[in-house]
Amino acid sequence: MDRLPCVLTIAGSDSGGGAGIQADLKTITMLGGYGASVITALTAQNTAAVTGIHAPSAKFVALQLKTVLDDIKVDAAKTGMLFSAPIIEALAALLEKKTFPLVVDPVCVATSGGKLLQDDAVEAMVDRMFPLADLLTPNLPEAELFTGMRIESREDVFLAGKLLLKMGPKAVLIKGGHADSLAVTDWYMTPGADPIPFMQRRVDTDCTHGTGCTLSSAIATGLARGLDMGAAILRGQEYLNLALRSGYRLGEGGGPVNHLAPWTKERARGDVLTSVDDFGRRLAARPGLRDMLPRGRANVAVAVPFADSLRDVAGFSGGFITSARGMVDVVGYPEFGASARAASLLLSARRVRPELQCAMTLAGGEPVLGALKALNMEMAWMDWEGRPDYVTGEDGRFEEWGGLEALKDHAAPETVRALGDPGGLGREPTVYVLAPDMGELVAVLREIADELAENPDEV
Ligand SMILES: Nc1ncnc2c1ncn2[C@@H]1O[C@H](COP(=O)(O)OP(=O)(O)OP(=O)(O)O)[C@@H](O)[C@H]1O
Ligand SMILES: Cc1ncc(CO)c(N)n1
Repeated sequence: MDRLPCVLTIAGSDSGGGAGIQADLKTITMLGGYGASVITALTAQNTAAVTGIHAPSAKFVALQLKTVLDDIKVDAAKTGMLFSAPIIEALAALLEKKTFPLVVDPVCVATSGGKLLQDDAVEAMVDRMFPLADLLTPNLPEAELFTGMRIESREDVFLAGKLLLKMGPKAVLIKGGHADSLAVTDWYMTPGADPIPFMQRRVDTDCTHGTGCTLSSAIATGLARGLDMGAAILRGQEYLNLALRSGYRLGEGGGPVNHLAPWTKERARGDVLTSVDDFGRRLAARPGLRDMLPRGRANVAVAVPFADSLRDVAGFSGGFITSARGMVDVVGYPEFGASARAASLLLSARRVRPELQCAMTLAGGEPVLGALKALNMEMAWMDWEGRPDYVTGEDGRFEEWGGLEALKDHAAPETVRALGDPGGLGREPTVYVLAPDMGELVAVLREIADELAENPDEV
C-alpha cells in the first residue's frame, strides 16, 4: 500500500463530535489523507453549547507536536482552536521550522456561541501564528475582530483582506458563510493580486456545526495531496457543500455536517445500477406498452442521493425502443451518465424537489395525457417556444432548462407528477413521469398502463 499523505491537525476536541479535532480527522480520512492530531484543549461540548474547557499545559501541547514531528513526515497541517497565548507561543516556536504548508483557521467562537480563544490570546494569534500561515481562513466575525473594522460590503471584505495580509499570512480566504446571500462566496486574497471569489450554492440548513473546521482540514488535505492552493480550496468547498447538503440533526442545536456523504453516495451507486437493471427486465417482460412509450428513444433516469451531475444519474446506455407490437427492447446496459435527456430533466427537477430520485420518458400523445388527466396526476409543461437562444435541443440542454423553469413557475411544484415537452417540428411530444423512488415509479407506470388498457392487471 502506498503511503497516505499525512495531515496534522492542531486543534481542540469537540466531545459532540461535529467540530474540532473530530471533524478534522473525519475530513482528512474521507479525502484520502492520514490524520495525526495535537490536541490543544478539551471542550465539553454538544450541538447546543460549550459547557466547559480544559486545556493541558502549553508544555504538554508542545510535547505532542514535537513528538509527532520527530517521527512522522507531515505533508500539510492546519490549526483550529488554539485557546490561550501560552499554547500559541509554544506551538509557534516549533512551527517556525516547519517545511510543510500550514492552514490557520483562527477559531474564536463556536457556532453555538462558546468562546474558544481567550481575549488575551488574540495578540499572540496575530503576532505568532498569522506569519506562519500559507492560508488564513477567518469567517466574517473573525475578520472583523482581527482587523478592528466593521464588514458590511464587498469593499469592506477586500479592505479587511488587505489588512489581514499585512499581518503576515501568504494568503487569506475570508469565508462568507455568515453573510446573507443566495450563493456563499469565500474571497481568496494574496498580496498584490485581485481578490478571487470562490462560490458555492448556499445550503438552506442550520446544520452548520463544524463547517469552518471541515473546510480548513479539507484544504490542508488537498495541499498534502499535492494540489495547488486554488484547487485545494475548490475541492474543499465541494466536499463541504455535499456534507452540508446531507447534514442532519443530532441534538437540540445545529447539527453537524455529514462527513461521510461522499462514501454514502458512492455506496448507493451499486444499488442504483441494480434497480435500473431490474426495472429494464420488468419493462421488457410487459407486452402492450405501445401507447405508453414514445416512438423514438425513451429512458429511465435514477439518481444516487445528493446527485449533482450526469455522472450521478444512471439509465440504459441505449435506452428503450418499442417494437410495432408494443414490446419494449431494452438497449445496452445500466450505466451512469447514460440518459442525457431524462437525467438532465431529473437533475433540474431536483433543484426544486430534491426528494425526486427517478424519471422516465413516456409518449406525449393523447393516450398518456388522457390517462394522466383521468388519474388526476398534476403536470407542468416545458416551454420549447420560450427557450433562450443558448438552449438547444441537444444533450438534454432543453430538459435541463425547461424542467427547472416549469417547476419554478408552477404554483405548487410539490404536487407535480409529470413534466411535459409539447414537442414541435421534428420533435416528438414526450412526458417525463417523476418519482421519489423506484417503487413509486413502477406504481405510477402501472396506474397509467391500467388506465390505458382499462385492465387492472397490466404492467
Ligand atoms: N449555509 C451554507 N451553505 C453553503 N456553504 C456554507 C454555508 N454556511 C457556511 N458555508 C461555507 O462553509 C465554510 C465555513 O464558513 P463559515 O463562515 O460558516 O465558517 P466558520 O464560522 O468558521 O465555521 P464554524 O461553524 O465551524 O465556526 C465556508 O466555505 C462557507 O462558504
Ligand atoms: C473544539 C472546537 N473547535 C472549533 C469549533 C468551531 O466550530 C468548535 N465548535 N469546537
